Amino acid sequence: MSINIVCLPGDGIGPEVTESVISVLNAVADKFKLEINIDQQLIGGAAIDATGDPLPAKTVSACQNADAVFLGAIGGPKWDDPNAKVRPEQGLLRLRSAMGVFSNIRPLTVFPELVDASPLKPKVLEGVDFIVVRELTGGIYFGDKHRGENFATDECRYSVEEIERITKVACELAMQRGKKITSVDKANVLETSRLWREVVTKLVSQNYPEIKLEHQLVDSCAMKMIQNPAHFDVVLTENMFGDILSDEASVLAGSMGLLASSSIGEGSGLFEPIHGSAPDIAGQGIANPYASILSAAMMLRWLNYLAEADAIETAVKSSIASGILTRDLKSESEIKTHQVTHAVIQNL
Ligand SMILES: NC(=O)C1=CN([C@@H]2O[C@H](COP(=O)(O)OP(=O)(O)OC[C@H]3O[C@@H](n4cnc5c(N)ncnc54)[C@H](O)[C@@H]3O)[C@@H](O)[C@H]2O)C=CC1
Ligand SMILES: CC(C)CC(=O)C(=O)O
Ligand SMILES: [Mg+2]
Repeated sequence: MSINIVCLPGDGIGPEVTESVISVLNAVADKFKLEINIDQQLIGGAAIDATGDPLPAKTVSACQNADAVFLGAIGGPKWDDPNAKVRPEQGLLRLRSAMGVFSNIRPLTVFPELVDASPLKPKVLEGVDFIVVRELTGGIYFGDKHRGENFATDECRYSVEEIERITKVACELAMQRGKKITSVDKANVLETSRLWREVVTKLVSQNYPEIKLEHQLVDSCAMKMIQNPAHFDVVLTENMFGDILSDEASVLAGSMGLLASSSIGEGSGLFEPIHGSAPDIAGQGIANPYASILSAAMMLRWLNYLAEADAIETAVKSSIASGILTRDLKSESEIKTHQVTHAVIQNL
């Protein structure tokens, strides 16, 4: 049995957390007698520096021919000139579009040992377990952009079909969980949100009558996610709202360095931590690799390597329980990225 993975390390802490994932995958391959082939390709700022293009054609074709793709993170101050013709972020957006990965699943788990890592009271964190289902290839990130002399515009567009297919993903997940969906929009202001609400309501009532559906405006949802996060089960939302709400949700878990994600389309899977390239800590060897390692577990589960995925998740839990924590989770910690990697491999 062999699995062909394309790894895209990217920028900042991207290569640091990707190195960790590669070591864990190699250890899983040894333990389970699998062949995991890893092909590293360029994306983001690293690709701009090497080729002038944040997503070279070679990377796209490697990703399209792989069984799955793992991405570290892209971006950083080096490529942040507002007048630059190309930006690392364009590479990631183009990749998501080229792979057709329209559904971004971001689970939020609070590890009991990490309750103190969150600034919220332990009582607020009791029973918190939800999933953000974020539409990933539409909305304002992909609309036409225009810069005039004294103004700028970003178009936000959603089609019925785009809303329907992400709603189905949320419904299927909700049916395996608490059968509850909170659909998040800004229907009091945005036309795209009014369409979103209409399509979600119709699809759920016609096809999933067992699901309890509620609608919540994004601004008050941001508040409720901190005030009463245990309220949520499946949070269904559009691209930009999901991006923002999931970073907010990471505060419940204790760090951005804990939240994994999968981005799935028709037969394509891209797996990435939710965090960015963290330029403020890049190069110091202190990035938290758990989000990436857990994203690799999501990748193996999606590829139907269930025992292997379980083994990684159990190893992460054991490592966290034994206090192997980088300083984002424990302020005076001297634990480095490679020590976390080593602990996970030992616990496999
Ligand atoms: N998927 C991707 O590649 C993404 C890329 N970005 C890019 O990343 C760059 C930096 O963006 P920011 O807004 O600073 O967001 P960020 O997610 O990179 O960092 C936010 C904060 O969380 C911390 N953090 C993030 N991941 C961590 C980890 N694994 N371990 C420990 N601490 C961690 C950082 O040190 C920073 O203080 C930008 O260029 C942005 O465009 C941002 C989000 C996603
Ligand atoms: C860097 C952006 C393209 C997206 C982002 O922040 C994310 O997907 O979490
Ligand atoms: Mg983000």
